[in-house]
Amino acid sequence: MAFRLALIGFGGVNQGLVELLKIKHGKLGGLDLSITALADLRFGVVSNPKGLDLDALLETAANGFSIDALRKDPNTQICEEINLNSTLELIASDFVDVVVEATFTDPHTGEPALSHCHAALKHGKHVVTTNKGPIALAHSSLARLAAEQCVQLKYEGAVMSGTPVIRQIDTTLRGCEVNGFAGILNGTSNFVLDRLAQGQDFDAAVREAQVLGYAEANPAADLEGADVQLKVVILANTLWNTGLTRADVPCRGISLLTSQDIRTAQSVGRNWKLIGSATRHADGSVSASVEPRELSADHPLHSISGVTNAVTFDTDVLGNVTISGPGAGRRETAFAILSDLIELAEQTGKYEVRA
Ligand SMILES: NC(=O)C1=CN([C@@H]2O[C@H](COP(=O)(O)OP(=O)(O)OC[C@H]3O[C@@H](n4cnc5c(N)ncnc54)[C@H](OP(=O)(O)O)[C@@H]3O)[C@@H](O)[C@H]2O)C=CC1
Ligand SMILES: N[C@@H](CCO)C(=O)O
Repeated sequence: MAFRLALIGFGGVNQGLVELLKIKHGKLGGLDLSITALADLRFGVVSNPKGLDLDALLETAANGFSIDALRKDPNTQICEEINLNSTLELIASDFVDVVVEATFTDPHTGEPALSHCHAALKHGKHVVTTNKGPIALAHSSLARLAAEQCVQLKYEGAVMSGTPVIRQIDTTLRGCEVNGFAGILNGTSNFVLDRLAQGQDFDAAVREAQVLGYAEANPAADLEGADVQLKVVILANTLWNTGLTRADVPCRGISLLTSQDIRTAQSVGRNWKLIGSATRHADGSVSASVEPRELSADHPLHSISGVTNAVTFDTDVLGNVTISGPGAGRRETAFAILSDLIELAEQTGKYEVRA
């Protein structure tokens, strides 16, 4: 089974994917992944139906997005002008099977990612995305379009990076009723809270999270809770399909917490955490929130530290089930894309990929 990928956005996550493809080359059973198209604001629209060279792609990123390395292959087409139309044209190309959308998340409109995903599905391309905007704001219409076009829409990386959560809902947790969840769903804010507890300055901690590739393009989304709000909407709608929207999720972030608040809590064995949660009530309605909570030492999320995230599902059969792992990171998030591609290959190729 071969997939020809179009990478839309070539920031940390999609660069992480190229690195992973190099490492995993030949280790994915019968799955052959090539990158035939690439679009990024920093260098334009690039294509090669025979497949772009992975080393040249990484060299491009390493050299400040100078495209000299890509020019070496005469089969590579490069257009340095990029706009929505040229990107949509690239997405529609007949040498693209799967569109991997990893531009920035816009929590208000979901754009331009929403247009990229919509166009891809409309042209019969599968979509794999880590972008929370389109999934939180328009999952049901995108999923309907995917079903009409007989293609798949996958978004494992949109919640808790490479840590498997979305797929658990669809697979291993099937048969359980999930009545609610509470989670630490943002790596940057959890990382910053830890740094504050260690006495570091707030702005320095945010800068460190940016350098490490955890933060959103606008880190206010991490710190003021909008990123968690989107993830709560995505998880709740994946679980219950009740059409929860951002407006239904009251949201407060961590920016008003002081180092003093954090140290006072610690002195009595408690920790402040930014918690996203949702509960389904007996009448089918869902209530949800994002807020800092002071957790006692016996709480399952009390000791989740740094960029690690965790979510506890409240289930009818198993009681509490907690999943924990990386909540952000370039390669960690790229792994979610890889795992979506492997599942896609299994579903569409009707054979098992031994990865
Ligand atoms: N990093 C992480 O740990 C995680 C990230 N995500 C999500 O994955 C996505 C990608 O994250 P990440 O790689 O870290 O983000 P980056 O900001 O590193 O990369 C995004 C890239 O997309 C480019 N871009 C922006 N607009 C367009 C456009 N219209 N067309 C083409 N390219 C565009 C940006 O260019 P420019 O810089 O010039 O704007 C940038 O190079 C985001 O939506 C993020 O929320 C999800 C889980 C974890
Ligand atoms: N900025 C996000 C990336 C993962 O969605 C975080 O820090 O959790």
